[in-house]
Amino acid sequence: MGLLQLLKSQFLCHLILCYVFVVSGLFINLLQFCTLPVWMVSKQLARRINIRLAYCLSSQMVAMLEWWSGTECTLYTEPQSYRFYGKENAIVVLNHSYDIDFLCGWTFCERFGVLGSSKVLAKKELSYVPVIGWMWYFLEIVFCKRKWEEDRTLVAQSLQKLHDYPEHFWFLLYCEGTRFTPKKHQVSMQVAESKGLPILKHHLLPRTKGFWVTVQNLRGKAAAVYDSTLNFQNNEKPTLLGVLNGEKYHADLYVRRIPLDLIPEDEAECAAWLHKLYQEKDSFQEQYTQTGRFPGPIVSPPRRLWSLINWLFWSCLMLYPLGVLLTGLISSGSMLSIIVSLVFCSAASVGVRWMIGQTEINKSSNYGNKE
Ligand SMILES: CCCCC/C=C\C/C=C\CCCCCCCC(=O)SCCNC(=O)CCNC(=O)[C@H](O)C(C)(C)COP(=O)(O)OP(=O)(O)OC[C@H]1O[C@@H](n2cnc3c(N)ncnc32)[C@H](O)[C@@H]1OP(=O)(O)O
Ligand SMILES: CCCCCCCCCCCCCCCCCC(=O)OC[C@@H](O)COP(=O)(O)O
Repeated sequence: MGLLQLLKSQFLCHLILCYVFVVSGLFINLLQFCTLPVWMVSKQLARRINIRLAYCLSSQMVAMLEWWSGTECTLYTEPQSYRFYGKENAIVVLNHSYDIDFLCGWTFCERFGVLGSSKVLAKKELSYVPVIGWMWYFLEIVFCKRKWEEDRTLVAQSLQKLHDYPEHFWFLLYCEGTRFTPKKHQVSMQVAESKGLPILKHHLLPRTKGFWVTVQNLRGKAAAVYDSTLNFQNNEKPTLLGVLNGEKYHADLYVRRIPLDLIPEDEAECAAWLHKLYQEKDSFQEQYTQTGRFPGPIVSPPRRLWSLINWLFWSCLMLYPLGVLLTGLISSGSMLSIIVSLVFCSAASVGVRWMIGQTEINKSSNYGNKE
């Protein structure tokens, strides 16, 4: 193991990274809160400010993936589709099988310049996660309870509000509704059988209602669906803790651009269309398992310096007061202050560990465990 790699795996480094992320995150949340009066004067200005503030936060995690762990993200797509990426609104449909699939998604958002404005249909529980969840509240992320009776109006209303959104955004939809586990796969395949649908090997059966309501409510605003299939080379099973440890992963993403006009308006036809899409995605995953690559040419955008510059900026801004505080603490020689600080640090570490736990599939919810 090289010296740099050894350094990256040290707990103290992780503490410093997490400190910068959480304290700058809370500061950004506070700035977002301060934009509330701006909403009353100019909604579009408040939105634009929030997009930039969200970028400051999400791109720190992207920088950790791209620059700290050095993870390589390769894009397979057709060049004629590539020219639209980042220049239009789109609905992104992605498989949900990895702890860090959302982070790989963010990386591509960053490279195409839509990171600050990117959105997702997320489970309500995530809105309570400090820093990221609170940031999403100001970013008009669409939350659902995964209870269709309540979601059908809530989700539609939130989507309608995006019609006058001032900048290009990608709206992420994990149609599987939950992360892939063998148990959830088994249950969802029972549902597939009972509906006379073909068995999927690499995906859960997609939930069609959220997709239909999203497509219907973003018609006229989003130009296309980006059908995205993610996998990792050499059977890697990436985790956020691994990324924090500086482990390098190799992500491959296959994206097909499908104009929104090609998607049926009728609910049943739209559901059938989505099931067919997942059968195709399943065949791409099978091809990847067999050959180690997706169809289509590789047209990868390079990582950008912006995420690194942003990360260095926040690190300097947050580490300076910490340095002053620690120096004062040590020179004061007060045992009580030192013990109180240690207890505070331990509690903060437990809090961050809980946040990282939100990304771990082995802590996935019970949703989808029974029909
Ligand atoms: C590559 C570029 C990437 C770009 C990235 C861009 C942006 C990034 C931005 C942010 C990144 C942050 C990431 C955060 C991630 C957080 C993601 C989540 O929280 S995922 C969970 C929430 N989202 C969803 O659930 C979306 C999908 N779900 C739906 O659409 C649902 O339909 C619903 C709207 C939520 C409603 O759910 P509900 O359970 O109430 O209803 P359903 O219609 O799903 O259920 C009834 C229906 O399903 C059948 N059924 C029953 N059991 C199962 C089963 N086990 N599997 C499948 N189907 C099942 C049942 O028979 C009913 O069928 P029918 O509809 O025919 O009646
Ligand atoms: C830059 C330095 C960073 C320091 C590290 C600090 C990391 C703290 C990060 C916390 C990030 C929290 C974001 C949570 C996003 C989780 C996305 C996700 O995958 O949600 C799961 C749902 O889709 C489905 O839920 P399940 O039904 O499977 O249950």
